[in-house]
Amino acid sequence: MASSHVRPSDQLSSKDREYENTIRPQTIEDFAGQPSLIENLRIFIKAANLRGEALDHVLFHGPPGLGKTTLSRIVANELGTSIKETSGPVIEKPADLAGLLTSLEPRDVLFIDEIHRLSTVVEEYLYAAMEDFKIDIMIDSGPAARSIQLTINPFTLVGATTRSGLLTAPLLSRFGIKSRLEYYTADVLQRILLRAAGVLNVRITSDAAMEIARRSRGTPRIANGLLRRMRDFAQVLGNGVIDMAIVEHGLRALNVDESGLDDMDNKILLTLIDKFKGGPAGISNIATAVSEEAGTIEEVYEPFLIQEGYIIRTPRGREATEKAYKHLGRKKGGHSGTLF
Ligand SMILES: Nc1ncnc2c1ncn2[C@@H]1O[C@H](COP(=O)(O)OP(=O)(O)OP(=O)(O)O)[C@@H](O)[C@H]1O
Ligand SMILES: [Mg+2]
Repeated sequence: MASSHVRPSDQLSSKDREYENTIRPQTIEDFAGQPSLIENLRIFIKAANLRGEALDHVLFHGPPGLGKTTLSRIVANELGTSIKETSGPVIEKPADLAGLLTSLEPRDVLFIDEIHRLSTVVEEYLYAAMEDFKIDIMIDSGPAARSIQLTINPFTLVGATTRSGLLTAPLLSRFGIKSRLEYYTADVLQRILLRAAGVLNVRITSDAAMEIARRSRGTPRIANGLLRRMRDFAQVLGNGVIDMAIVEHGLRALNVDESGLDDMDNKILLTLIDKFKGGPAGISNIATAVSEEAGTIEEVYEPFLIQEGYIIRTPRGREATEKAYKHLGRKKGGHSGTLF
């Protein structure tokens, strides 16, 4: 089901993006949750503002849809500077990066999304820029070609990634501030939904918001996506108000899992239970069975399944818990059902 599937931002349609931008919080006050991250960030930004310096380079990492892009824009906003946005795969060669770097005003933010996808040459080129605000550029061509060193304005690199495990040690070490985004509790998601409904001018009851929150896999993107669909149900089938009856009907119609797990979550659990007798199974065996990259399972899916107590990590591999069996209506030690 599309709306309950964790889609990373590079798989969103332009309409989805427009919707996200409409309800995206612009200030640190409007950003809900992630308390320790926010508390630290406030201090670092305030200190940088007081000294009139560029903020240290920041890395935001964590699963899709938890607010990395949102926070990056908030950082620039709170610094009172501009943000230039790009992404790892878009920067093909050092010259592309040089163009961006030389266009930055003092204290500006350069946001590189999917920073784990930078090519090696571009990444190495970035080191001196991050460290000393210096870059080498080539002038002239042919026999007269030579490189000169250029000083650029002090800036803040904000990198975002869902796959921090793929970052090299030299790149990681150049970020002074590394923040991991965590899944949101239902309470916080409820607040996010109520705020988004306010921005969109739709009415929603607080129990309805809570029900959507509970079934959104701890992820604001999913919660907001469901809100959008519930608005349709409310408008067509009801009187425009998203209440409990609308949500119950809508979530059933969209096939949204009772616990908010998505297709891949369920596939992983089913595989573990039916194919590997509940485990322990190695991550690469699970990955092969569900046709997904092991690293993606480890960094995008597994953290939520572990946090919610569906699987546990043992020295011998992953094991399905009682809760997973129950969720899928399977009996531990019983006959395995049909796969998928
Ligand atoms: N803490 C928050 N408070 C309110 N809304 C939030 C919060 N975090 C995220 N959102 C909303 O969730 C949506 C997705 O957030 P965002 O685009 O920042 O995720 P992301 O981590 O960058 O995802 P990806 O890894 O796929 O790029 C946006 O519409 C944003 O407004
Ligand atoms: Mg993003």
